[in-house]
Amino acid sequence: MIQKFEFKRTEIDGLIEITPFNADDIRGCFTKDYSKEIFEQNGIKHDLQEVFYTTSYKGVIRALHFQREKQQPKLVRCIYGHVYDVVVDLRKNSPTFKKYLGFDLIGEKHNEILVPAGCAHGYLVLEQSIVSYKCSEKSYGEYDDGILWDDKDINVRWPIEKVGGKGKIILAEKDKNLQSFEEFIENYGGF
Ligand SMILES: Cc1cn([C@H]2C[C@H](O)[C@@H](COP(=O)(O)OP(=O)(O)O[C@H]3O[C@@H](C)C(=O)[C@@H](O)[C@H]3O)O2)c(=O)[nH]c1=O
Repeated sequence: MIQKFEFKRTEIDGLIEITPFNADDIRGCFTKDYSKEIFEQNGIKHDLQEVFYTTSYKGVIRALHFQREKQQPKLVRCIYGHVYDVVVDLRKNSPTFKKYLGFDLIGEKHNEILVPAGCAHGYLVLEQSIVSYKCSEKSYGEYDDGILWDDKDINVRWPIEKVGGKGKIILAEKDKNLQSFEEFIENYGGF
């Protein structure tokens, strides 16, 4: 079966859910998840600067991250496994400011999302997973920042019951010490 690229705009401006090109055959499958030309034909400018991958155990939460300066648009795909992926709009003039959308990114489905600048991003790992990032801005460690995954104002409904509950969540020390949304507003007033 052949699946062509499909681009689905979401309620959050610039956040796009993408079904990539995929061809299955008796050997397995061939997937093309980025094409500068096809993206541009669909009105999306995304010039790659860097690509990286994270491998995570079930129960890991990496969230909710952004760069304070030089925000990093990123095309995110779970290439193996299954994650519940969350994007939060932090652009103060956006009609969806403070809203989040969640997506099941599943290796076997090949689906991916384009996260625009000005949004925080993170995910809960539902099965051991590898996630790829194709970024149109460089990573700058000095601007690395984020908001707590369980912030009360953003109130993401993480499906933690699927990993055995809160006691099973694996968090990096740095992610336990992130600011709240309220502190983010005090510090930056939004993007
Ligand atoms: C992102 C990045 C990390 N690193 C280093 C820093 C650290 O020692 C190690 C792991 O990085 P982190 O702990 O920041 O990785 P992680 O917490 O997985 O950060 C990622 O989270 C998801 C949700 C995102 O959206 C990404 O943009 C990114 O923020 O790799 C680089 O050297 N270059 C890079 O480009």
